[in-house]
Amino acid sequence: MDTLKRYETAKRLYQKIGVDTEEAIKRLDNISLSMHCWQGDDVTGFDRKGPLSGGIQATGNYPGRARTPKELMADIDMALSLIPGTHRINLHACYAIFEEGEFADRDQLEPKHYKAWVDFAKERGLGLDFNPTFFSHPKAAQFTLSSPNEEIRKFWIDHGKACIKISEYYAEELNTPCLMNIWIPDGYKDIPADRYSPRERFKDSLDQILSIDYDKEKVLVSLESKVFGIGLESYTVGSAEFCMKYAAQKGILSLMDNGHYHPTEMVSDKLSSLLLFDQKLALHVTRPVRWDSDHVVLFDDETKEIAKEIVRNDALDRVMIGLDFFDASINRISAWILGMRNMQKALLFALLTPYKEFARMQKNNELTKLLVMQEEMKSYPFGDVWDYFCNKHNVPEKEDWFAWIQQYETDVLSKR
Ligand SMILES: C[C@H](O)[C@H](O)[C@@H](O)C(=O)CO
Ligand SMILES: [Mn+2]
Repeated sequence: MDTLKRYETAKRLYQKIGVDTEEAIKRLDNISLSMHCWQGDDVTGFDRKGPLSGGIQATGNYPGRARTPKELMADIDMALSLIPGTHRINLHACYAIFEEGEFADRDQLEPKHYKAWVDFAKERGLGLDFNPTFFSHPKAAQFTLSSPNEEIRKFWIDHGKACIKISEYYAEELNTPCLMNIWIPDGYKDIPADRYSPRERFKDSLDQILSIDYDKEKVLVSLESKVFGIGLESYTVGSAEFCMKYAAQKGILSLMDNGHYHPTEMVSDKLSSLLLFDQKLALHVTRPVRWDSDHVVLFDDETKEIAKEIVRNDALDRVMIGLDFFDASINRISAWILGMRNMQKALLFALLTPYKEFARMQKNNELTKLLVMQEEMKSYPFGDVWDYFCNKHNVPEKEDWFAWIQQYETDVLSKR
């Protein structure tokens, strides 16, 4: 059966339970995800040759890593051509692009070092998001914004300030607000004697960064917490409590990365609490396998549950959804496409759920019926609506996109 016929049958089945597939598709059309540039090159960046630090790891040695801005941009283009819809690109400061012979250290970065990215985004109608890079640098050996060394701390404060200005430049040039996310890896491997002072210094550093004059409509600053990192197992300065309290007090956004909590803690369960208090919040959707391993996002239970929370709380315009994973053991472009398409699938799955009716069942204590319906929904013809959505956006349906990647691997990646 062709895509349209399958879709028409699915549409009727969903209609019977009060779900309007046309409306769901229209809403999905308007959702832009922020695709992280760092999947394409194992978080290497262009400003330094050094190893990835900060307690994160990109493991694997699959051939074809993007080594230059030109290669990374070509790979992003390839990925976007196989993902339905229009999205955003999330850059890290370490992806600065310098002229031949030029160099600026992180505290000296300027908008001009990202002009090529702005041109890239403009030509494709994309928005840009941004992150200061507080790792993979000789001055980020253990501490950055919480450093007891005032010279080092100032260096990173200046980096944060520079990044706000760069974010403002993106927003102005591209006419869409830029989310600027702050994450620091600072912490201790073993039990510290003083947990308070590093957090006190971190707080002061953030205050200094945010004290600069910037347009808060254009630059949305967020703060990402973390429970532990590799080599930082006992204490992280930017803990969940610190970051949420700080964000609430200063009126910035909280960013939750679902790899940054204890294994039985679920970000899906946290969203409603934040939505009750915050106008906006941000997410890094990832897949932690036993630790913050940053595996490719799947169409799995937690991703679906996160999407459901966003949709049924009517928060699609309040939750900024970004992805954050970096798998170097598989074709990197496939990783992007899978992760992005899976997040979109999860959102579509949520949009195709009669959540108002389900909420009514919960309120009326019809809990058996609710469980039955939630389970039966799993075998509704969701895939037929997804295929129709892909078809409508002129991207391959089902696994057909993978043949394009295999060809690209033969023609381009294998020659790197
Ligand atoms: C590269 C990212 O900024 C980084 O992954 C951060 O967001 C994080 O999640 C660290 O664990
Ligand atoms: Mn993250």
